[in-house]
Amino acid sequence: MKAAVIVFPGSNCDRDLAVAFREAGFDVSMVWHKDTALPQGVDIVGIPGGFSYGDYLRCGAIAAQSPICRAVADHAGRGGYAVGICNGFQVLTETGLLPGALLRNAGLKYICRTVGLRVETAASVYTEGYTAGQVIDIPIAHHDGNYFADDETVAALRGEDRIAFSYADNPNGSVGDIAGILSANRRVLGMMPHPERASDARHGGTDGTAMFRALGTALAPA
Ligand SMILES: NC(=O)CC[C@H](N)C(=O)O
Repeated sequence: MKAAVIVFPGSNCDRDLAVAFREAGFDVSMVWHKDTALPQGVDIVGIPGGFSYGDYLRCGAIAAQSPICRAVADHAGRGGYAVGICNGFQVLTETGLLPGALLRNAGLKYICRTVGLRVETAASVYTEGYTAGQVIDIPIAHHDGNYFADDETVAALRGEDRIAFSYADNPNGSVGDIAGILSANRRVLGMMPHPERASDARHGGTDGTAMFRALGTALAPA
C-alpha cells in the first residue's frame, strides 16, 4: 500500500501525517509541490495541514494552483483516494474536488484545542472504524475553519450521507456544524480537525488512530 504526502512551502503537519500512514502499514513518499506527477502506484494522497504559501491569498488558494495539484485532481478523477486535513481540506475546496469553502472563524480568532467530533457516517474507508453517532476527541488548529456552502449543497451533502464529521459544540461557525465531508464517490475526504495529531497517546489522544487503521485495512491488497 502506497501513500503520498504532498509538501508545500509552509506545510507543518506533513511529517505527522506520514507517521500516521506508516503506522497503518503504508509506504509513504513525500511529494514536493513542484512535482508534476505522483509516484507510480499511489493508493492514497494525503494533503497535510499547515500554512501553505503563508495562507496568501486565501488559505489553500495558491497551493490549489501548484503543479502537483493537477496530478492530485487526475488521481481523484480516476477514482483514487485522497484525504485533506485542515489546510489540506482548504486546498481540496479551492481545487473544486470538494464543494464549499472555508471562511474565517466566526470569532475571528485562531483556535487551537481539542474538540468533540461526531462521526456522522461510518460508510467510508475513513470512518468505518467508528460507529455513526460516536463522539471522538480530535484537536483543531485553524483560523479559517468556518465551513460554508449554500443551502442546496448542504442539503445534498446531508441527503447523500456525505457529512463525515460534525462538531459536537461548533467552535468556528461552520454551517450545519460541519467539520468534514466526503466526495460523491466517498473516496475524497476533507476535514478541519487533525486525526494525525490524535494518533499517539504520548501526544494526548488516540481517537484518530481508528481512521488510519481503517484505511490500512480497506486499502490492503486482497
Ligand atoms: N493547521 C492548519 O492546517 C491551519 C490551516 C490554515 N492555515 C488556517 O489557519 O486556517
